Amino acid sequence: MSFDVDVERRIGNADIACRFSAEGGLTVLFGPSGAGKTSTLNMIAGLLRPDRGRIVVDGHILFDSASGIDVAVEKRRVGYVFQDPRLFPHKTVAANLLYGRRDNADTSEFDRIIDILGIGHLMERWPRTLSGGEARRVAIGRALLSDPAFLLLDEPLSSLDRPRREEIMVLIERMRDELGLPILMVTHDSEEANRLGTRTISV
Ligand SMILES: Nc1ncnc2c1ncn2[C@@H]1O[C@H](COP(=O)(O)OP(=O)(O)OP(=O)(O)O)[C@@H](O)[C@H]1O
Repeated sequence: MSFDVDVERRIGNADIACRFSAEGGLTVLFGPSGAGKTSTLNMIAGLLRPDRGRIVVDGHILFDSASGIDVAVEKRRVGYVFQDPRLFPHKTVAANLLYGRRDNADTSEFDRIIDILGIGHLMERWPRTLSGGEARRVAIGRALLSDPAFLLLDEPLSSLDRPRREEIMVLIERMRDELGLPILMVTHDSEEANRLGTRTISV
């Protein structure tokens, strides 16, 4: 249950540099807009190649510029919840959830995740009919059902009203405490960082 990250990347005029080691629980990447939080998540996910550095999750080297290792995004087993939910608009909630689910996944795990997320009643709905909080929960479910080795959450509480925010916070606390996956979450809200983070890394 650990992240060991040391990456650098130039994007446009910005020099992004992020370095941290974190054991277990939920690690918050905290910092102002434009500091490079999303870019760091993208580098860990394999969507953005660092100019230099090393990314190790749970002892698995995902990227190492010194030895030329760069594991393909689909082999990194990352559950990535983007800032906007990015559900497939032409697929029902059930089809969105089943997308990317591994073939030998057992149904009890599916049921458990649906239960934790409280989205069983939404299965036949289309993404455009979901509220912001519901869409966010489905996006989290889709990420969890892909059997990830770790989770990346990019501002999972942004643009939600207070009751919906509270709902998703409780959910993230349950994921942190019950799933046993390393979680890296981006926020620029100190209340979220204090409540959810096992530790906070300032970017
Ligand atoms: N495609 C791009 N072209 C040029 N500059 C970019 C590009 N993508 C990101 N940047 C710059 O890289 C820096 C880091 O952006 P990034 O989105 O990682 O920051 P962030 O900390 O996640 O910000 P926010 O909290 O606003 O989402 C910013 O200065 C941004 O303007």
